[in-house]
Amino acid sequence: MTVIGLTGGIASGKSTVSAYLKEKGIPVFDADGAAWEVEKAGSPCLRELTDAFGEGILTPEGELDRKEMARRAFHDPGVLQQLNAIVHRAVEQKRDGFLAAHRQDPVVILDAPLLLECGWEKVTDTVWLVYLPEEEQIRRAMIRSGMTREEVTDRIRKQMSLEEKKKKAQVVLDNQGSLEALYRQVDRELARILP
Ligand SMILES: CC(C)(COP(=O)(O)OP(=O)(O)OC[C@H]1O[C@@H](n2cnc3c(N)ncnc32)[C@H](O)[C@@H]1O)[C@@H](O)C(=O)NCCC(=O)NCCS
Ligand SMILES: Nc1ncnc2c1ncn2[C@@H]1O[C@H](COP(=O)(O)OP(=O)(O)OP(=O)(O)O)[C@@H](O)[C@H]1O
Repeated sequence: MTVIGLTGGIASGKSTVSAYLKEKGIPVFDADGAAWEVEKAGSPCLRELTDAFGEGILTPEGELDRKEMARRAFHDPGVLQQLNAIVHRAVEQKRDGFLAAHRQDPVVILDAPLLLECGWEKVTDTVWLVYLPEEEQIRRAMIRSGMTREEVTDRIRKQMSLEEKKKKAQVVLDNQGSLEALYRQVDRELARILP
């Protein structure tokens, strides 16, 4: 099994590449999605978060108030560190379950924005980076999620820069052009692994 670590930063295009690979039948582990799942109402992980930060991080329905959690985490390094320690442990367990379940598959994808920050390259055979210059990352993130420039840059500052990630990746997929141009790069790289 070849494990491809697919990474980038906020809005660099990881999900776009993942969706394309999924269409080709390749199993994808989505770390952001797994984090959402482990944080759902009533989960052990959400209980750990309320133990750490209080009920103020919950909505009236008992869900994680993501906007409030983000506001606290991206303004206080201590909160972010604690949040990461709780959530990443649970996400890593899910990742290991995914890898075990797909042992027979020729190729699998680990789609994770913080792959390199969290040392996940250790469980991959190759790292693919979806690259965008920071200004375009900010523009696409603002369009997509309605976040303000400040909210996006607060998050980018907590991530390893894409320039730094570029140096650590084996493959750089440049996403400044069209979707077709991106897909062509993916096809080329995939053909090297699955000739
Ligand atoms: C703070 C939270 C509640 C904000 O939720 P929100 O719905 O606004 O964002 P979402 O989870 O969809 O993430 C969007 C993007 O934000 C960035 N981001 C998220 N968490 C982090 C983090 N801990 N450090 C740096 N960037 C992050 C990533 O680029 C991610 O793709 C949430 O991001 C969270 O619980 N983060 C901790 C878990 C985590 O690190 N997830 C990322 C991969 S495991
Ligand atoms: N080549 C492209 N041209 C124009 N828009 C693009 C291109 N690639 C992706 N996008 C758009 O940019 C936004 C971010 O892409 P995507 O969701 O794939 O990024 P991501 O890296 O998964 O982001 P995040 O981890 O923050 O969720 C989306 O709205 C997507 O449709």
